Amino acid sequence: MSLQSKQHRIGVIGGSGLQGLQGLAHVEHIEIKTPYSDTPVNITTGQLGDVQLAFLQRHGVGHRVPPASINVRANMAALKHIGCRQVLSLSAVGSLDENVAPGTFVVVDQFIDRTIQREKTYFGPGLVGHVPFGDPTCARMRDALINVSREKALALRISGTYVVMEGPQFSTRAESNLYRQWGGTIIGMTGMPEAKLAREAEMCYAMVAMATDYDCWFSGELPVTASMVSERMAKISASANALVADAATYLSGANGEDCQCGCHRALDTAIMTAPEHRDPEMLSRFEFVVSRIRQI
Ligand SMILES: CSC[C@H]1O[C@H](OP(=O)(O)O)[C@H](O)[C@@H]1O
Ligand SMILES: Nc1ncnc2[nH]cnc12
Repeated sequence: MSLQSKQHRIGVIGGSGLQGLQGLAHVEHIEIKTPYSDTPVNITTGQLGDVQLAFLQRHGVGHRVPPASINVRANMAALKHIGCRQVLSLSAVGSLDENVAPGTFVVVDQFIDRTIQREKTYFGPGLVGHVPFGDPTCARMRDALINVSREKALALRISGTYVVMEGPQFSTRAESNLYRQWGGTIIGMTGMPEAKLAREAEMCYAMVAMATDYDCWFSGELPVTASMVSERMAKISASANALVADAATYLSGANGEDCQCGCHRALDTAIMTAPEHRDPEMLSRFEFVVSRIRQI
């Protein structure tokens, strides 16, 4: 990698709703090889005003990768490796709350992780660690997103709990009602393990969830279908793109500074394994993501 590619960037992860970013200058398509995958991670880099962005499409070009097969470890490792210190993630979600109508943007502040078959950590045998996760998204990024969304007069919910289901099938009505009782605001398939791995990678992470449907619990509303999600997203993707552009500009002001909530120092208190017992192979893989790992 050239030195230039190590400059500070804002990472943006697009999903069903955002296939690419409009208005980028100096666009480059790069492939990043990581220790967490045999295949490289495809990232589009570019400049929006003075801001360096790195865009990653989590389902791949043409939406080929289903939620449970996304190699999130490789994706987050690649973003961190090329200099992303803040990651803004977008997700199309179902609403579990009557007052969160389709078209609403939700700044996620909590998750309930119901996924079961995904690689969720950079730690493991030979390098045991536990990062704090009571507040899974970055408060500094959330504030910025709320301010920008208000300026743009978007239909906005400033907090919400995202239930992450395994999929790929949508929920049953009984499940949907259960998640409502649990206090879920919205439901999707991709918020985890992104947020967990961002924390382990010491990056700030925030998610804007865009409600596309009422899942299947709301009598009188049609139960969700994939076509419904695509149609709704087509209507709001321009707003999503504009939100990302303004938020990136806003966030870039502080991109070089560690955030107050501790995202950039999450490993300070995490590692349990005694230094002399740490597995060299695990350390060397982790070093790709967090270059200071051997100093902790
Ligand atoms: C197309 S409906 C289900 C699909 O949409 C959401 O994708 P993303 O989070 O990447 O925007 C949802 O999480 C599912 O993956
Ligand atoms: N109702 C829903 N359930 C899961 N993922 C979704 N993505 C968009 N709508 C969804």
